[in-house]
Amino acid sequence: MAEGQFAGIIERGEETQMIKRLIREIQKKNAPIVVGLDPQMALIPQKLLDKNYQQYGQTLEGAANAFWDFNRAIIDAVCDLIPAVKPQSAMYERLGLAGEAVYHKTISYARDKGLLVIGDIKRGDIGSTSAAYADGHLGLVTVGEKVYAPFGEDFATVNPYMGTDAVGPFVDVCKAQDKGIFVLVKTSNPSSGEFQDQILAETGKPLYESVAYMVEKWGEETREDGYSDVGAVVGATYPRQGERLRELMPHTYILVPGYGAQGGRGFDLTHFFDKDGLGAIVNSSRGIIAAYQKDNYAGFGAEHFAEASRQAVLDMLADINGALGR
Ligand SMILES: O=C(O)c1cc(=O)[nH]c(=O)n1[C@@H]1O[C@H](COP(=O)(O)O)[C@@H](O)[C@H]1O
Repeated sequence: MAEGQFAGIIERGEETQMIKRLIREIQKKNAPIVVGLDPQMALIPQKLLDKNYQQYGQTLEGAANAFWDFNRAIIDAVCDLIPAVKPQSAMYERLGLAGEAVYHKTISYARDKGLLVIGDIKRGDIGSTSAAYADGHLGLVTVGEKVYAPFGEDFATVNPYMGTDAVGPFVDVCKAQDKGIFVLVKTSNPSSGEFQDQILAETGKPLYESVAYMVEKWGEETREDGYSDVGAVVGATYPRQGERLRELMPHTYILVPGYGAQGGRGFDLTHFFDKDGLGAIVNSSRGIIAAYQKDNYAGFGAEHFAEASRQAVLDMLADINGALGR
């Protein structure tokens, strides 16, 4: 193991593909879901904030340490139920260096608890810049005679709208380090259609279908059999498009955000999955981590926010597995 790389407790086993490790964990836990670790001040119980303000003052460091306490409690409460977490880097970047340090600590802690980590970084730039993002998040960086895995995620989300130059360096790192990516294809947000749904004169089809075609192509060299290490992001809020994209991308695992807080429900999602009940992993962030603020879970109270998150995971699993008939 390279120096600075996290130990993690998920064994590599026989698998040389990251996606196979994810599938193994999904099957082991019967849980095609991922919990998004997207902490924000308004979601953190006041007691946790106060405790950290007392220790660090009302500083970025105080806020970041409250995020850390929050994340750790949620990871502890749900890690036996789920295969992976997806920390959203923006929520940590908002707090500057102190936030970045907690992003890093969260990744390390989740991996030590046996979880795979999808770094939601949505990067993509000219080739040399993308290579730097890919090395920092998924790859290795050599300093003199030492080698480091700076952030150490297992997967990252990638924005492909600068083309192959933007995605290629991530694919190279996936091949070299057995890592994976999820490439934005049809996003969950209300205005995703402004550009993504534009019909191209050349194909007569929406732009996101061209991206889907490219995702299959980018994945080819990372594929042994079955799914490739290059996945796609398709929003739960667009079930009809999800069904079409499942057909168009037979070798592409789909990360499905938009469940819960954005309105996605289990019965909308069945067509994102393949005939074996694989092929998709559904994310919920606020719906899980801020469950204690919702009426259904109010009984837990802010003191027991992590238990409320656990119950919300169990309910999400029942909803999705129920819709899939298992
Ligand atoms: O790549 C993503 O994860 C993503 C893509 C997308 O199309 N829509 C989307 O909501 N996301 C992310 O998924 C998470 C959704 O959060 P909730 O709406 O709170 O469940 C956020 O971290 C978003 O940045």
